[in-house]
Amino acid sequence: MRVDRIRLLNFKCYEEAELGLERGVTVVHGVNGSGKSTLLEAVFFALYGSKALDDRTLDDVITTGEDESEVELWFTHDGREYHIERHLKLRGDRATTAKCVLETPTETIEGARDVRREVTELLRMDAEAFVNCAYVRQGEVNKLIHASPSDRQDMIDDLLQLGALETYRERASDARLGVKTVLDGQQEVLEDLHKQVEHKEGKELHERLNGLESRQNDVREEIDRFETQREQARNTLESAENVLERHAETREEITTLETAIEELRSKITETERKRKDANDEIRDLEDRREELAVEREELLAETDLEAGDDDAVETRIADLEARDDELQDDLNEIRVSVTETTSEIERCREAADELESKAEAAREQADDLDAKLEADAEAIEDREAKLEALEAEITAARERFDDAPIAFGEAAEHRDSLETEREALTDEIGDVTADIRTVENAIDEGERLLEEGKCPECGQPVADSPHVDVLDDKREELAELDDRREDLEVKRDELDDRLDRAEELREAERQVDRLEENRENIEQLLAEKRETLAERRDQCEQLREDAETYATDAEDERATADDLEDEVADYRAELGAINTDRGEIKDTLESLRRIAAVGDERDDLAGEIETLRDRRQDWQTMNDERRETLSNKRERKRDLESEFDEDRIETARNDKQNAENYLEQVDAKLEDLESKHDNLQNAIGAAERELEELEELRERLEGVEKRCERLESLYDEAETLQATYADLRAELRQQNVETLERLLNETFELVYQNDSYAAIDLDGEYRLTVYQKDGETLEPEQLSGGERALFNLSLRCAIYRLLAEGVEGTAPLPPLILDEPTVFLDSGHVTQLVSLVESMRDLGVEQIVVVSHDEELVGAADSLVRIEKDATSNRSRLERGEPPQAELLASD
Ligand SMILES: Nc1ncnc2c1ncn2[C@@H]1O[C@H](COP(=O)(O)OP(=O)(O)OP(=O)(O)O)[C@@H](O)[C@H]1O
Ligand SMILES: [Zn+2]
Repeated sequence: MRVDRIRLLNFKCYEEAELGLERGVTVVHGVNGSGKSTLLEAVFFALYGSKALDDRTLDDVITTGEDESEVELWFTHDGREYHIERHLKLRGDRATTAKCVLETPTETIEGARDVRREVTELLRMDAEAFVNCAYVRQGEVNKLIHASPSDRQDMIDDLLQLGALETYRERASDARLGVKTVLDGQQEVLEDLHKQVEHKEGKELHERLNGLESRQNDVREEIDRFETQREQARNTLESAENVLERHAETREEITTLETAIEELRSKITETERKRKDANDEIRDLEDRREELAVEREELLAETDLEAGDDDAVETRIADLEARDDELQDDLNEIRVSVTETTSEIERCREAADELESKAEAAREQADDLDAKLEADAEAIEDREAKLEALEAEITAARERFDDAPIAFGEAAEHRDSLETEREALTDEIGDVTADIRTVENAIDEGERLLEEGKCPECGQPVADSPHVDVLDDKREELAELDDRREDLEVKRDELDDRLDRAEELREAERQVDRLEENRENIEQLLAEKRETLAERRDQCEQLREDAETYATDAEDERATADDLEDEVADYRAELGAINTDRGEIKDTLESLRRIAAVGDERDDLAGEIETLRDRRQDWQTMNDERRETLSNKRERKRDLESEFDEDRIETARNDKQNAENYLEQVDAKLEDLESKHDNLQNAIGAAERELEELEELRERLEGVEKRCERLESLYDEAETLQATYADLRAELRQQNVETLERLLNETFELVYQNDSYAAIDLDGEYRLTVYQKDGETLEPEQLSGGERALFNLSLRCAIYRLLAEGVEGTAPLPPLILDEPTVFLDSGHVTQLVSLVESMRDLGVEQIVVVSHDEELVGAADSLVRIEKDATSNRSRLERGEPPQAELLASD
């Protein structure tokens, strides 16, 4: 087997690292704490998982601060390739295996336990065997030598898988002891059973049973004898009791008969009395019947019936009742008519009342209208007077135009033209006044200038006054203007007068308009009033006519009511007549019904009399029968009395007493015998049971004897097996020891060829003895530290080879892994170690991995791996080195 490649992720001091390993010797070097041991541990862990961690736990291998870790290992074994992958996960503060897979060329195995089992099988080593031979951990170089012989024996036995044989031998021993315990128990049981059987056999059970049975037969016979006698006594008692019973019964019957006789006699007397009473009653009833016959004759005489028989009476009653019914119907009819007519009368009178009140109302309404008509006529007169006055006013207003310059209706236009004229005139006066003022100013200026001697017109000094006449012209012009204004002002005053007049006329026109409108209104109102008046007159007339009609109608209604009143009187007379007739019929019916009732009663009485006679006859018969019975019972009584016999009774009494006494005694005796019999029966039962028990005991005894035999043979087998395992182990160990001794001497010779040691002896208890060349012997502990280390390595290598070559034939050897094996070695011994390593390679160990600083070892390596630790990240790094060279070693 050899490791091809390993990959780590967050494994202890490695963050991410991958390393391929070659065949041959690989030396791993680096400073302390750089992670060399960790790399070897990783290989071990990849193969065996938690079993590779001793007392540490999974979380120790996960890099501090990380929560997952991965290890992958690729290896070749027996020409086939394998791959193991393990993932660890931190959950809380505990790590678990999240993934564990082993891929083999044929299958994929999952789960830590199955993977480990498969690896153990492949390498033929479990984890413990692996660290005891293939992987020599730091500081464990001397492990095997330092162990006590028995520990060493265990260790090596386990390595050689002889430990299992010891376990089997112990198991066989346990089994043997177990069988022994059971066997001892069974033998005790067997002894006990023997004792029980002997004890029971000593009791002579069969003889006892026979004696008991013959005694029981004797008792049985005696019981039979007493039972026969008891039966006889019982018979005697029975017949005596029968006689006494019969006697008692007879007496009882006589008493019963006496009572019956007495009863019969009193019943006969009673019935006779009843017969007499009935006879009296019949007589009374006949008297009553006679009285009723007389009454009927008298009543019949009062009627006009010729034949006085019941049928004629019934027929007459029926006729009269029919007649009465007819009358009743008539009566009802008339009553209905009376009611109807009476209500008709009432209706007529109410109608008359209503009509009269309507007439009254119409008249009152007409009177009211008359009053209104008068008022209307007055109002019309007033209006007519008003109209006349208005007419006069209008005429007066119009007359004012007679001497006017204009016609009626032109006043407004006229006034407007006058106003226009006046405005023009006023403007003209304004113009003239302005001219006058201008001229006056010019005159004043001229006079002032003139006084100063200047031209009044141009202001130039005037010496020779060429301009004076201009002033005069101005004065003339002013006078003309004044005149003109005066004229204009007169005209304006005139115009003002004419305007006033025009205004007056305009006012007259307006007045006429208003008055005429007023007149029109009044005329219209007047027309309306007149129309209303005419209407009211018609209405009034109509109302008076209506009143007349209502009054006439009312009178008619009253006349009708009076007529009906007469009719009702007639009806009432008729009613009286009918009631009288019905009264007579009622009386007649009453006496007729009495006649019928009397007839019925007489018939009833006849029936009653008949019944009584029959009953008397029945009683007669009954009493005859009773007398017959009575005489029978008397005879029977006499017979019974004659049967009575005192001697017989006395004998019976004595017999009974004797029998009872005997029975009492015999029962006690029999009881006694029965209990004796039962006791004997019980004793017999007990004896029989004991016999059965004896039989059972014998059967059990036989069974236990057989079991003991089987157990004994089992015990022998276990003993043999135990011995066999012990022999087998001794034999195998002897074989192994011989091989081991040979291999050990071979390797030892390789290492100590030139030294003073000759050979090593390994005995059956794995005791080691070293022979010096001079024949002296040494304990391994007596060797120097370095020698011990080499010696131990030799021993391990020997075991390693033995295991690999094995009992089952050669298997590919796993890599030999040595962690710091040179610690105790000086350079000479290192040389020996180198030759040991090389010899191992020659022996066919494909791969050897050594952690060491030693130059010589490094020099012997086929390849180098250098490990460095990054000072800042504190993570380890792997580096492949070239085959050893001086420079590399110098730098180490
Ligand atoms: N779980 C972990 N996480 C991180 N670092 C760890 C963990 N466990 C151990 N280490 C560190 O790994 C480093 C490597 O230790 P290792 O024993 O492999 O070193 P070495 O090279 O064999 O040293 P020496 O030459 O002294 O034997 C140590 O410094 C240790 O502190
Ligand atoms: Zn002038």
